[in-house]
Amino acid sequence: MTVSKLRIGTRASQLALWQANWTKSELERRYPGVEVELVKIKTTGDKILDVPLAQVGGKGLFVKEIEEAMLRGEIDLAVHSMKDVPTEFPEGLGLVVTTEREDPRDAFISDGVRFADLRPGARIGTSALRRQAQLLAARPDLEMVIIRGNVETRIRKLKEDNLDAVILAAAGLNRLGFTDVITELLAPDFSIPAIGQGALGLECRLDDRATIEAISFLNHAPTAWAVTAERALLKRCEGGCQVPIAAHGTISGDTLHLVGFIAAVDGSRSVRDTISGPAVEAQRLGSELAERLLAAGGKQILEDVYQREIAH
Ligand SMILES: NCc1[nH]cc(CCC(=O)O)c1CC(=O)O
Repeated sequence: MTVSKLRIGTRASQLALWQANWTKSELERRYPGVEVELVKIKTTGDKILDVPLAQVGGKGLFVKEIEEAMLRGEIDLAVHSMKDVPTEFPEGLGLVVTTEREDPRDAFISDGVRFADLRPGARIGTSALRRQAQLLAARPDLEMVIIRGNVETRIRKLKEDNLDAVILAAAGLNRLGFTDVITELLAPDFSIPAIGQGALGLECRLDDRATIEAISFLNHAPTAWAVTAERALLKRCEGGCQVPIAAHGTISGDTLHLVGFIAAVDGSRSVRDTISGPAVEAQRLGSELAERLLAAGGKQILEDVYQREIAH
């Protein structure tokens, strides 16, 4: 291993800093003599806080500025939440590591009421069209309220915005020590997680052999296969980080099981299917499941959401 220093690019949110510091600690433990430094970078997604992300548009809202710093040689690797990483990378950059997944489930936070016992017309805070679509499919009477901001801000909005519940990723809550505010963990087959939810992605320059060699030990192959299949499905559906598409892969032995879901934002129409096969064929399995979902009505649903055609 020939690096003497590694500069990690990260957003400055509490969760992003926790994830970057975890990576720093793992690298320092593995390479005691190497200097590891965090470089905080503000992204578009961090600057625009008063607008639902689906209205901001564009891709890479939480990664673009970090990738630009990497291309300028100012950082050596970036630590991202995989769910925030677009399916395509700028020329010369790529995903080298997918870390072992934290709990991928969505967490339901209320004053003690469970989802099944919510009052008619209950007000639910979430920042994800995916969560909104799945909950409305089950309970069309719910009032979905878009909430933005970091993890702590969104927990606070339960009281501040007089909501009956808020939905966040368990992974972010667990990492930041907020596990005890969780009322209920939603079953992954009821609220299918976001593509890549719970996994971290380490991105670097593809010609930087020394950095690639230094960080590869952090890759967790089963999570990498699952996330590869999920992202292949998202790519074929031409989705970004704010679309009503969900997919979740699990590995048992050498077999990958993938569930995929496409829905109208109000949950009124949806298609869901599963596929299983060799984990090493993750990319093909994800693309194949996407084709099945699109053919089963998903193409029309997404064209209505995108207001444009999806390629055949
Ligand atoms: N941009 C939101 C975001 N990106 C990653 C996580 C959670 C951590 C993870 O999925 O690894 C969250 C918070 C949430 O969805 O509640």
